Amino acid sequence: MATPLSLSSLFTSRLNTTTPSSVFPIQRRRRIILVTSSAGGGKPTILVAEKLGQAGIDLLKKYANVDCSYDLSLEELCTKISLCDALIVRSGTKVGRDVFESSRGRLKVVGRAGVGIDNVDLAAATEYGCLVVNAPTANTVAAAEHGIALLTSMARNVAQADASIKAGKWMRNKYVGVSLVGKTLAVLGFGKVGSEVARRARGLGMHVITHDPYAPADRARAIGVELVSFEVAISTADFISLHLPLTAATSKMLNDETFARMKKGVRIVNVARGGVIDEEALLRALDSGIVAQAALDVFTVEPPVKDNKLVLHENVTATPHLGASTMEAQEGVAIEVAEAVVGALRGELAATAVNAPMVPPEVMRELKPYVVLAEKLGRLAVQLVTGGSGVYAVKVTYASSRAPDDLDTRLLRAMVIKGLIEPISSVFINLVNSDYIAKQRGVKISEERMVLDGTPANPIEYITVRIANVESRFASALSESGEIKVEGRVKQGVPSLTKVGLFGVDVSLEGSVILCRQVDQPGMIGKVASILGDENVNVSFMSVGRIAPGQQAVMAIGVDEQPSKETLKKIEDISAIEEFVFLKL
Ligand SMILES: NC(=O)c1ccc[n+]([C@@H]2O[C@H](COP(=O)([O-])OP(=O)(O)OC[C@H]3O[C@@H](n4cnc5c(N)ncnc54)[C@H](O)[C@@H]3O)[C@@H](O)[C@H]2O)c1
Ligand SMILES: O=C(O)[C@H](O)COP(=O)(O)O
Repeated sequence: MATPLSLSSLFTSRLNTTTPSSVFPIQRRRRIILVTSSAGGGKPTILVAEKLGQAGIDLLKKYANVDCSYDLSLEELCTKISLCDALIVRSGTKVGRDVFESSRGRLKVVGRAGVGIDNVDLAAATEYGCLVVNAPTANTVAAAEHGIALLTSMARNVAQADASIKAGKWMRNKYVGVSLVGKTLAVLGFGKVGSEVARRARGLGMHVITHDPYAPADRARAIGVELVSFEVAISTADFISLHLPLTAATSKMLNDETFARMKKGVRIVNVARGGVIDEEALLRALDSGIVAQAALDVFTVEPPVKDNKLVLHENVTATPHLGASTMEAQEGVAIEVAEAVVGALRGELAATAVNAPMVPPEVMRELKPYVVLAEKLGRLAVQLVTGGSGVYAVKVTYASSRAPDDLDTRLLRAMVIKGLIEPISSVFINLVNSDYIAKQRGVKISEERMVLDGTPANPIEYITVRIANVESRFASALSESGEIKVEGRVKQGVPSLTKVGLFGVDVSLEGSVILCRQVDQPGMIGKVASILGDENVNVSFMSVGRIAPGQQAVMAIGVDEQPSKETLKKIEDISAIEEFVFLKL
């Protein structure tokens, strides 16, 4: 497997700022989010708030200080979280907005050791730039097996008969069950667990139908399952098994109305999420006999309140959210989530990220210098805006000879946004929250692909960043249509500035840049170089771009250190220099 490329700048870098924050419209100042690799620069701290398989803990301990503290109250969690870089939970811990707020920006990743992320406030995580990763595959078989266990034990009254015999009774007539063979099972949600349940139920001789608007028909056909509408599924099934995520669309999907449309005597299995069923409606349906039996592993409130009528109902088989609880699944999810969390803390993008785009390592490796270029162009462009102008519209153009669908620009867009917004605010921007922050600030980012002729040796030839409808501190940075325009390329692996407004320049984007507009005349480079040399400021690059000999020219000077104010003033005071700006990268 290829080693994932570290993109720690996406998660960690912050530079000092010089541009006034009034550049952006509507500044709702957010709390400063400090993002450091760990407090004090040592090992990061990972809070494991629910029992996690030992293999996962061992893996975490190789990289971090691991604090295993279970059964924390919300208050205790909020107190601890400000000292933690990562948090790992199962389904029993609510990770709400208050947790992200209390972390004061230190929390960089939440790992969910399982599939369902309905206990994590994803919107708040994204807003706070916190990556959320889960372990989506390791407990699939366990959940499917538990679904089948509930289906078969419900049909044969195993739990009720067991309780009865333990109570000293011998009730053979009471616990006559129903057979599964030839019966119709409707699987609602044909994802990982649903399809494994379907496959097993086929093996039991059941006729399996499924409803899932997003599932491909050929996948269903391949295991002998028919994809049907929701209506057909619920009205023709003898058994219904739920395998949906809990979302706004699936919440209380089974309710009084839908129970009324089911076959009388239907049997329901739920190993998905309690909230998919209106539990009071289920109770009514059980009491009226519409639903003959239910087998429930999950509940709207977990654990359910004492004396919960559903749990105590004689036709209900209940288990305490055990779907993922096998030795094998718990070791599996522990390793899956530990690897994702450690990777994210190292600045890698996790393949199981829930609130960030997944970019394969080979794409990241190829885009790495362009990622740096994109951020620096954003950073340069925004520093060219006159304080007080509002930045509302930014256009990013990627010129490439690759086919339009052969270039993933999400990473680049995120970095342009990072470059644009971080220098003028206290907000930390990463791949997780970049689009959210841009939108929140009223900055519309549009992207354009320019397809060039030729062989695509490089993924991108050049990137242009334009800011429309603003005034510039450096008028020469304006294009013909009045936008601030900067353009850059990657030259021999080094991000370089190649155009400012209409002027072609050539300066590597390292350190800082001085831009001067001057009347083109001999000796200018020497004059500026000697002023900088007098102060021991190392010049890394100098380049002059002009429209025509003897006319105006733009000189771009790359410097390693920031010159003193006096030195900058001396350059500005050279009589041929008409405009001057110092930009930090
Ligand atoms: N009880 C447990 O311990 C346990 C264990 C694992 C998973 N789960 C739960 O099981 C559920 C399924 O997990 P999974 O890993 O199969 O997830 P998955 O994402 O692989 O599958 C979910 C499927 O539901 C479908 N779906 C979404 N909205 C739908 C709708 N409105 N109607 C019909 N189908 C819809 C999706 O298209 C997807 O195919 C989740 O809720 C998960 O949290 C519970
Ligand atoms: O969504 C899941 O992965 C399951 O519901 C398992 O939850 P658990 O980790 O709390 O057992």
